[in-house]
Amino acid sequence: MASEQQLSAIKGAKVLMVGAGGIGCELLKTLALSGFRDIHIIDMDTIEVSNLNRQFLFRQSHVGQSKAKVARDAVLKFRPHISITSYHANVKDPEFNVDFFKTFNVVLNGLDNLDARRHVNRLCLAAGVPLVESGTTGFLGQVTVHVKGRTECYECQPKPAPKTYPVCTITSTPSKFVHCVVWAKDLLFAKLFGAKDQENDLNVRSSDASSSSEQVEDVFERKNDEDIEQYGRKIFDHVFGYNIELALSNEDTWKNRNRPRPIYCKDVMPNELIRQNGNQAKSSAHGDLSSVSAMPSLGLKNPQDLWSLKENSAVFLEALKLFFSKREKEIGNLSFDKDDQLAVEFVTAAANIRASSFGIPLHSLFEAKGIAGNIVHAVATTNAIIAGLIVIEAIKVLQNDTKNYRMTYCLEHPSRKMLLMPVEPFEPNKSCYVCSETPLTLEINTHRSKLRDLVDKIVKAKLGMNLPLIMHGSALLYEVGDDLEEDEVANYAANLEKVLSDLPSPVVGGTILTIEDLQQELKCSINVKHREEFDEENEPDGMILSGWTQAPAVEKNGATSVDNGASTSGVTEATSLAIEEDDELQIITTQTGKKRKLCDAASSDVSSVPTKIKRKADEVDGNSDVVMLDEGSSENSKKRREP
Ligand SMILES: Nc1ncnc2c1ncn2[C@@H]1O[C@H](COP(=O)(O)OP(=O)(O)OP(=O)(O)O)[C@@H](O)[C@H]1O
Ligand SMILES: [Zn+2]
Repeated sequence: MASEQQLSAIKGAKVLMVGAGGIGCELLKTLALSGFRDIHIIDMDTIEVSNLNRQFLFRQSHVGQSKAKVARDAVLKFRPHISITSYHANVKDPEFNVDFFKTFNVVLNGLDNLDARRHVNRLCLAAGVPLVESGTTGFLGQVTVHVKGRTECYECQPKPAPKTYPVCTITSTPSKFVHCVVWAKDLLFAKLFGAKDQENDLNVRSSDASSSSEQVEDVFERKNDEDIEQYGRKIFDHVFGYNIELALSNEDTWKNRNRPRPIYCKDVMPNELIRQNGNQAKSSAHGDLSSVSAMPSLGLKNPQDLWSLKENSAVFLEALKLFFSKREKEIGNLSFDKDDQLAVEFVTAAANIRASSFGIPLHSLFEAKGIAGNIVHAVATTNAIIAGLIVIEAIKVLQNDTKNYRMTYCLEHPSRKMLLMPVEPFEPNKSCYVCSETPLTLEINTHRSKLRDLVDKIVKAKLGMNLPLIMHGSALLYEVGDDLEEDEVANYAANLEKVLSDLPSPVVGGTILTIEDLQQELKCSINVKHREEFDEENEPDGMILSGWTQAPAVEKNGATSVDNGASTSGVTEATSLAIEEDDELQIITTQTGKKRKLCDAASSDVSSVPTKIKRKADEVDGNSDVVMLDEGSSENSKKRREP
């Protein structure tokens, strides 16, 4: 039960919620039931059938409608007298600027991607509004509090980079099923159905690269009158047969590896069988293109079944045929989508055929879909727990109860009977380029890299800027915005194509660039260092940004890595919860390897923390093997160790 003071803070608060998905639905319901009266929700999405199992404000009849609006209407049904304002929009839209953010007492995130989270973090910093951030991945979840100047901001710790694989492992020497899935999805699917002009290292590398690349062009381009079935078999033979033969000719590659086996269509699927399958394929589409599927016509029903090589080959050919016959208009614009049944079937089949060639165990469509779509199945209970914790932190923030702010981690397995781990927040990181003004360093070949490379690979991809402006001293090198004159637009477009040292105000070693985002009101400086060479394999961008570096994904036996899940409701911190056996818990930040201090019941008042956590926090007190303390620090709010 909330106290009088809490109730008055709740009643007077104007709250912005971003995201009305898994966490957002729970959060809106909990906010309304806790007495909040003025809630604004932004969500850019519409409701999908797959949301209904856990987003309880939505029903079958709402599919296709705005999440923000339907969530509002559903809650108003049981709390008709409160004010809920919905925006069916992207939080990055210019209308949601710093002035808009300033009108709120607290912002609560229920997002599922890094990009939007970083954007909201910056607007909250610029507007001086506290942010309660959250994320869940399966059974894991966390809630963190970010108050400018008092606690670290969302970006004080670099986020772990999504798992990537060396190019040659994917193109030439796969050893795990995931390598085959990445190949099928990012190379083969993209080559056949994605943008035509993309460069794509699809061929298995060979010493004979020049002759093979010529052939690639011919093979993948379907001629106007070419029979789809023949085309499919040609692609099959090329990627699973010819390319493997080519790779085998490079003896050095296979000295210490198992040699792959070339697979040709005729060996797995006699011609009659292909024709037979082709004839059966008619009934697989029912008007709705997203339901086009190769499986029914091949008699394959259960997505959890393991298909034989022959079945995979049949699915491969059938799916390819269906793309070209039923979804021809989309070809050239498709990118892999885990909710696109035909795409999942194609990728599963292609990955399995490749796996078979390399002696890697095959997987079911269900498993392949999980790997390809980076899916960790959402758990409704975790979302509900996290939503409750967000509200608890929001109330503390509204009361300015700084000493009781907690970051709380929800674990999969109790550790010493604790499932919820409250942790004291850090102070801001003095070298964070977002909330302090620490300059970054960029190593780049200033005679080879163009301004476009800098904008795409650094300013947008790494710094997450939305409307960037780049200055060298007082010279403006690049800017975007609706209010630019035509000649300015042309001038900046020309600059993009110039190498850095040829710009009107040359960017060379020693140059200090100022990069600013006017919407996010974020400004940072970059010290440029010229470097001649970069390692293609390990430094594929051809430039290195430091001062702010992506933390490596933590891999540890038995450890649960809680990453930033760009495509799930991803837990939001660069933190891994390393749980060893059942009685030792460490919360380790991946950048510094630094351990966070679990909430110490003796040194802080946990009265506003739910009884469950309080009891468990009490149990922690005195268990030195559980509490991993920061060395030499006994204050409430822990200071970050300087790197
Ligand atoms: N830039 C953004 N602006 C507004 N809303 C956003 C933005 N980015 C993400 N969201 C919203 O955040 C919500 C996140 O919810 P959730 O993680 O449950 O994902 P979902 O899309 O509902 O489900 P799933 O991804 O599992 O299919 C989504 O409703 C999504 O529309
Ligand atoms: Zn910061």
